[in-house]
Amino acid sequence: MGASPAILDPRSIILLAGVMGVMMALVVFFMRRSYPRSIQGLGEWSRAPLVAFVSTLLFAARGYFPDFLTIVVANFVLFQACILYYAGSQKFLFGHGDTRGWTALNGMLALLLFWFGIVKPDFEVRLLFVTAAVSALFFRHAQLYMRHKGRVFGKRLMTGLLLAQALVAGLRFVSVVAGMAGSGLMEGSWIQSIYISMYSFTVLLLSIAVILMATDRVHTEFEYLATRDPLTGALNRRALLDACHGAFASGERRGALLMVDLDHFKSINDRFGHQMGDAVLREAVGRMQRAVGDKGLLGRYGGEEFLVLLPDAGKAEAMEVAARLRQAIGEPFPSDSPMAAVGSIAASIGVAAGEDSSGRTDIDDVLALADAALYRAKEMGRDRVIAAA
Ligand SMILES: Nc1nc2c(ncn2[C@@H]2O[C@H](COP(=O)(O)OP(=O)(O)OP(=O)(O)O)[C@@H](O)[C@H]2O)c(=O)[nH]1
Repeated sequence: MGASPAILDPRSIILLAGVMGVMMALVVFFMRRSYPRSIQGLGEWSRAPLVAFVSTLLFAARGYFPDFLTIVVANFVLFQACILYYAGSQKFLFGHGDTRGWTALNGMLALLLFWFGIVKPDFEVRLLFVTAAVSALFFRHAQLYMRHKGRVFGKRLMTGLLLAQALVAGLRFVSVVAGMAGSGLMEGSWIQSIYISMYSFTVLLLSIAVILMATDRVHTEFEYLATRDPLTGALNRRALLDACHGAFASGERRGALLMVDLDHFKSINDRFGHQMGDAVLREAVGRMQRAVGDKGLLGRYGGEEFLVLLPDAGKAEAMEVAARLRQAIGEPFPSDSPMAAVGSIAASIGVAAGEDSSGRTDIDDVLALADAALYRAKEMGRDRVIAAA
């Protein structure tokens, strides 16, 4: 073996990495079965450590099995495992991916390794090619996460690991250029030990990062489902009322509520069918969301009735927003829209602000005031904005 004493025996590290990989693959595999199908990438991520395990068996057999298997095939399989991790990330982040370019590169790498492993064996040149390819793939992989917004811990761990792996492979490349390649894979030098140990940690920590990211995604999806109206995507009644309670919790006199009710909605269902009614509801919500913008929150209060919370608005600003909402809802449907036959719709809006409330502001007070104002708007002929008395 090498001149310096073995710090860690590379063969043991390699096997240990493989076994850890298999355990993590099992964890991810079973986790995948209980996760919704919308969480993509788990299939690739559970296969990747298994593929890496096959490569570790081949690497560990260096000196026992033919070089073709322990050099050419082992490296090919290991790089395929790295590509699978990358494919998992592409699917997880974007829902689709393409790794054909990397697989083609792996094919070329295999040819080079065949030449410099079997025909004209040269450990240094092999190491140069392998470390360059690994470093490039891990860096590209890290870039996916660096470009994808999100401050979740799992994503940060993933980015850090990928960059660290790219860096270690890059440094190993530099060490070869600097004439410190060493004599072979199983050499126990510190530089080779670090290079190989990094793989073991990466296999383990990558799976942990994957589990953290997937769990966070499930949490976000469930939270979304629990707070949204499934038809329109607006907040549901409970989520909006929670927000209202928060906004008016401390007797706050700032803030306003708009109670919006679409006019004669029943006749749309009666004339054009329930599906058309659903489409009109979705369109109305889209228009309201755009009109409210980031000034407030829109929720479906029930049927064709919606509630808008403007936490920072006074009465005057709330009246302006209500006028904009009414106008946006009343815009005729374009002639090429599926709702063109409906022509246009209208809405009645009741507006109440914290300042309207007598004494200490209470959400129930403001709601009752907005509801009463809406009732008056309907009574006065609909298609109008009425402020609480
Ligand atoms: N298509 C569809 N219709 C709904 C939905 N939720 C409630 N509705 C309908 O909305 C209509 C509400 O009718 P009404 O309460 O009489 O009110 P309106 O016809 O809008 O009349 P005014 O409010 O008095 O102007 C009913 O026909 C409900 O069936 C929904 O999710 N989809």
